[in-house]
Amino acid sequence: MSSTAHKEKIAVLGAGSWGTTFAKVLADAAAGDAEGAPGQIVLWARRPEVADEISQRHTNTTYLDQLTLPELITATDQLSAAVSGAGVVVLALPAQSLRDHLPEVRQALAPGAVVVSLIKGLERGTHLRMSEVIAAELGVADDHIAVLSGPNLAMEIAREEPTASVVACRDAAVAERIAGLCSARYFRPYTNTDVTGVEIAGIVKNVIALAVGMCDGQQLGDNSKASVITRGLAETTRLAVALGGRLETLSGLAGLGDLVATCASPLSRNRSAGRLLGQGYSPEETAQQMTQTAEGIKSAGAVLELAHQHQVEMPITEAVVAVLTGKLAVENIATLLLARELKAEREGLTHDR
Ligand SMILES: NC(=O)C1=CN([C@@H]2O[C@H](COP(=O)(O)OP(=O)(O)OC[C@H]3O[C@@H](n4cnc5c(N)ncnc54)[C@H](O)[C@@H]3O)[C@@H](O)[C@H]2O)C=CC1
Ligand SMILES: O=C(CO)COP(=O)(O)O
Repeated sequence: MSSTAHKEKIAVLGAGSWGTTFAKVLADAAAGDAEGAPGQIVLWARRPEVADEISQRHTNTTYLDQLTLPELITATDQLSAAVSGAGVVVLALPAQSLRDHLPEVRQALAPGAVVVSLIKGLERGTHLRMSEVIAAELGVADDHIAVLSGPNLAMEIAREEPTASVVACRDAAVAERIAGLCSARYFRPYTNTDVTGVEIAGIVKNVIALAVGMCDGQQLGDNSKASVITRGLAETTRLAVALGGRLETLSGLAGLGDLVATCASPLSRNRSAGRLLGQGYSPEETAQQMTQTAEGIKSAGAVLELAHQHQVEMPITEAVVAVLTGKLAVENIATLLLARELKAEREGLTHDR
């Protein structure tokens, strides 16, 4: 019998930049932890040629250049084969396509499996967070659904540059178990039970990064961008708190940490998309130029609708949506991004203002 035969299998669905990188984190964590380590890490790639490349050459050149992946990682283009028998199923697909795949996941899901979302988007039409979509489609209880979010630019992590992150689950013991599975030399997960706050932080920072990118494209300086980041955090906090999230989550790694990383980094797809918009490309031209997922483009409208439902003011999100829908010329964004009636700085951090 192989020494790994009794060990857990982890499935990672989505072999894009983050799914592949996170599989590497899990494998590197396993290499440093002989006891509780998984015996198999199986990536599901939609395209068979990507799955073949990962299994045979241990690379995923479409997303991670020539980086060599640990041999513990294998890949398949058969979703049910990836999910079947896995004790942990990690989801790293674009937000708007997740629901389409969940019926097949449900068919193959092992009883008691924990489902972990890495996704930073809000579903259009329903305004549901990914943990809510997962609960509805898989019929899994909240204490078996976790989310992971933080300042986690995939390419930096793939190069093993150290970072921290947050694993949130309503059940603290489940969050700790998932944190244990992904705790690697260069990846430090903290735990939290505030799933709503962690998810909202990850979703809205993409919209704020679009705004910062627009400022960049308009050649505005660091004062403007720092102002947008800071007021962006304030409006994200208002929404999170209105939905039941905790204030302190937003000043942590999943909130401030991820916002700063995304808005500052040339690696961010959302900031890059915003920059193109700021340079005057149309939303359609911008979408054509993006080869990877920039969730903020699709989530922004849904975030604004959710905010309206809860009477939360989100002026930066509103300005981003106005540019994306062609209602605002990007040259006018600078004044609108920070346009609100005069008030004290601390006012407006919670939804009842
Ligand atoms: N790349 C990063 O640095 C990070 C990304 N995330 C989040 O992870 C999620 C996934 O993003 P990435 O891996 O970066 O995106 P990506 O664009 O690099 O890869 C997306 C993957 O999903 C697949 N895909 C696209 N449409 C699909 C569909 N309709 N059905 C099934 N598969 C489909 C693609 O083939 C690809 O394998 C997003 O929500 C993103 O916000 C979170 C943290 C870091
Ligand atoms: O979520 C991320 C960093 O934490 C990645 O940001 P982008 O999707 O903008 O590249």
